[in-house]
Amino acid sequence: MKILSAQQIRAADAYTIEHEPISSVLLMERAAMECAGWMVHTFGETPPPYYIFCGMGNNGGDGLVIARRLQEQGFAVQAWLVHTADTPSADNAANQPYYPELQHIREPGEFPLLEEPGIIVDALFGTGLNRPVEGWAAGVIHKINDQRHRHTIVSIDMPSGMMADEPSLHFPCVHARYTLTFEYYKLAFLLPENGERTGKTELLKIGIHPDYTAQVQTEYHLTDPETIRTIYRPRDAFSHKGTYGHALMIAGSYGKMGAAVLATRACLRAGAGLVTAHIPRCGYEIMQTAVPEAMCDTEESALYSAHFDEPFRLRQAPDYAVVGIGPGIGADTATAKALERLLQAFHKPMVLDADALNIIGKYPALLPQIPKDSILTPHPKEFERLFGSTDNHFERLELLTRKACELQLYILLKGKYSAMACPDGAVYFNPTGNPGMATAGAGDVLTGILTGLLSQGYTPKAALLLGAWLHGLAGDLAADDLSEEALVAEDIIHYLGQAYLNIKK
Ligand SMILES: NC(=O)C1=CN([C@@H]2O[C@H](COP(=O)(O)OP(=O)(O)OC[C@H]3O[C@@H](n4cnc5c(N)ncnc54)[C@H](OP(=O)(O)O)[C@@H]3O)[C@@H](O)[C@H]2O)[C@@H](O)CC1
Ligand SMILES: Nc1ncnc2c1ncn2[C@@H]1O[C@H](COP(=O)(O)OP(=O)(O)O)[C@@H](O)[C@H]1O
Ligand SMILES: [K+]
Repeated sequence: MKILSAQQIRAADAYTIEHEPISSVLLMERAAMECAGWMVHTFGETPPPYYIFCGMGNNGGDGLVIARRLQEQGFAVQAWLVHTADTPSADNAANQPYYPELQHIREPGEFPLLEEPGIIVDALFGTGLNRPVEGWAAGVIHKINDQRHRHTIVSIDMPSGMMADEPSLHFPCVHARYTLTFEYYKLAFLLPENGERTGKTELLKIGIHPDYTAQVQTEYHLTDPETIRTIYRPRDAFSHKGTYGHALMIAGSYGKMGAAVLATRACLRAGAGLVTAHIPRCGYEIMQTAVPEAMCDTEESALYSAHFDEPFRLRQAPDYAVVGIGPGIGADTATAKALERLLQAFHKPMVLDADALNIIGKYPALLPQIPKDSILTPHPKEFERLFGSTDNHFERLELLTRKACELQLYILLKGKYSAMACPDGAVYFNPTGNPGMATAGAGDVLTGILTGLLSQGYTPKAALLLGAWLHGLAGDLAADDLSEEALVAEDIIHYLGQAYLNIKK
């Protein structure tokens, strides 16, 4: 699903108006009707009162239509026009006469007392916002936010005060419980700095012309079930374990064998044909007991350079379909040396996570040695160690994209809506997953899944999009049954099968 800029969204509206064709006032009617429908569906037939705050632009116009529609259906509605400009937009003005009970706010002192707990509809500003809201209009936003513990705030299209494609963290902005956004997700919603203010996002289709969406170019995408279904490849009936590759998982150290077990198990569950776990000897029994399906390749303590110096193993490494490296390996000098040797010996796309990334952060000369098209999966702290810090999440996204292009790597920056930057500059956001996955080892499972998918012959891009989706979906299915709080990393592996079945539906 494409993510468009505010400017592209305006062009989409204009294209629809011209080519459907439809008048802009009717397009507004359609958008507002979707919002009113969502509210009736969500808040029921006997909801608390609706308090609707409208600005002077088309976002305010939506608010006026929502007010009329809800009132026509017999709901208790009060609506205010907040005079943030001298003149309303044409479609805003056209709708005012159809809601004669409209009240007016021309200064903050006129903000009403909302006694009965209700639903505040925020239709002050949408994608037309082009600067921070200041003065008394900012005061209105603060007054709305002051009410947020007594009332449910629903923002129309965008929380008022937020910019769609620029940083606006320090601007006055409505803190919504729900944001009903039209046709496309806005980039701002997908960045952590805006998460709290956006609340739960609901995408409402308002009939934007499909030809516009099909031809418009954008670097930003949100992965959706349709994309995932086209990536997923059913197994060939005559296939055998050799078809699905032999993966090498380099993970674990004394006290961190859990990371190795989780990554190895997830690699198998994701569908690798064979998996060898490269672990320290102290973890041999643990691994053989916990994951009997895996083979073990052990050494004296943790990883150390001598291991990769051995001609036998140097010859062996390239024979694996894929290598996953990092979970729990530690970041001491000997391990760093071992990683360097591995990078010299293995030239196919690999998966690098956790301590492998921390080592590279310490020795940046290793970065250009990573095989082209490999997948890096840093969490925000690891990302910062690798590439430095930024002032805001828009800048971080830019840095992520630039590094993926420069280094010709796939980089997955973890979080809610993990951002996956590709070597061609495209960025995909993953929508599956939940806060229950903020638990030790969830990232090790992701490393295992990605390694398992590469092992089966998925291209790095396909493995990345499918792997992130499956990982989050398995977490969602686990949380549905077990709660977010009680979810542990092992559950994600356990529900991976359900996640596969779900995408085949
Ligand atoms: N087009 C369509 O067919 C459809 C559009 N739809 C709806 O339209 C919304 C976009 O509407 P919009 O473009 O009128 O802008 P909107 O967000 O209402 O208001 C901003 C206005 O205020 C102004 N302004 C900007 N910043 C400011 C500030 N800080 N403080 C004070 N004023 C400020 C700025 O004017 P300026 O002052 O810059 O001249 C601008 O005109 C969109 O989000 C969706 O809800 C739907 O109905 C679907 C069909
Ligand atoms: N709030 C959240 N919503 C969605 N996914 C999340 C959330 N919190 C964490 N995750 C996912 O869980 C994983 C956590 O990885 P990581 O921080 O590396 O954990 P660990 O190092 O303990 O294995 C990432 O894939 C991340 O995207
Ligand atoms: K709004």
